[in-house]
Amino acid sequence: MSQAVASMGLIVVGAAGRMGQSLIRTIDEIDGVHLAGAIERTGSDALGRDAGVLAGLGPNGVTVTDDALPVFAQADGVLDFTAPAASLEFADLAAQARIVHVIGTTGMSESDEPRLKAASRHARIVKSGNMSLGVNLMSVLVRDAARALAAADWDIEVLEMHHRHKVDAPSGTALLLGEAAAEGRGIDLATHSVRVRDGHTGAREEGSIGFATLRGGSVVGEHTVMLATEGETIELSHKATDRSIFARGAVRAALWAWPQKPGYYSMLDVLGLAGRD
Ligand SMILES: NC(=O)C1=CN([C@@H]2O[C@H](COP(=O)(O)OP(=O)(O)OC[C@H]3O[C@@H](n4cnc5c(N)ncnc54)[C@H](OP(=O)(O)O)[C@@H]3O)[C@@H](O)[C@H]2O)C=CC1
Ligand SMILES: O=C(O)C1=N[C@H](C(=O)O)C[C@H](O)C1
Repeated sequence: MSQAVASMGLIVVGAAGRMGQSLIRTIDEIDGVHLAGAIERTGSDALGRDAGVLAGLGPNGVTVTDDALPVFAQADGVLDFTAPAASLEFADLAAQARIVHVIGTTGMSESDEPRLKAASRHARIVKSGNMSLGVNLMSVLVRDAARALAAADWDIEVLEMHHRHKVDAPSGTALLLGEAAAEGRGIDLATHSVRVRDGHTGAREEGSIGFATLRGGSVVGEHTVMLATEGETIELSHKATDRSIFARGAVRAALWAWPQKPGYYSMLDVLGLAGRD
């Protein structure tokens, strides 16, 4: 006798955005999930539109709304690629509704962490600066390379390029990769990073981790970590050519988190890459 398998109802917040539309299309393609709501900010032109049509699919009967509370109360999870202030509010709502909250929003600050941690006492939060399998695997490789190469001899630099619309820098992924390098080195990234260079900077500070940012055109996301010493350089690179890699990662994170206890998780937990030494 066949048994019905429950489908996870997912809300997309920021439904009209680049990632929001990709998420709506991805939910439509994946078995075991369905679109339970589509939220946009008050004043958005997308309010009242059919979410499927907005994302380039046929009509799906889900109307974009700015009234999040009743939608959260009826769903199992929320996929959130919006803006820092919005993600904090959605975390509070996800905690209230005791659902899964997948946060891809970047540009959040250290001072936002206590509020997210508090929300994760009731919500199952998965947060990552990059939801792709490739970048998360690369972060493990970066950590291991940084661990293997002595700080005094090998300099670490993180280079990223994104489309012209991106509003935060360095990218969430660049910071995630910088954190992985710092972990490998056994140092604190905040006190060892050089995020901008301009003018007469003096020679490179030994043991620091440098960041460089490029913006232009429609580049989805490109990241390179360079480990450079006298006479040789190692480069670890990832190129995203389609936003669906992030959307598929987000849905995978939601399905993984659904049966978990409330808590604060990362994509490394989802992919089984956490704590691999
Ligand atoms: N972790 C990952 O793997 C990835 C993370 N990102 C991150 O996701 C975020 C979004 O990126 P992207 O889709 O390109 O950006 P967009 O600007 O295209 O989309 C963001 C959407 O969120 C909406 N929004 C803002 N505030 C609210 C609110 N309070 N309630 C509901 N909706 C709101 C915006 O509306 P409006 O434009 O009207 O303000 C917009 O439609 C960025 O932080 C980006 O860095 C992106 C790709 C992958
Ligand atoms: O804004 C984007 O587009 C992206 N943002 C994320 C980041 O800040 O790293 C992930 C991806 O690179 C695309």
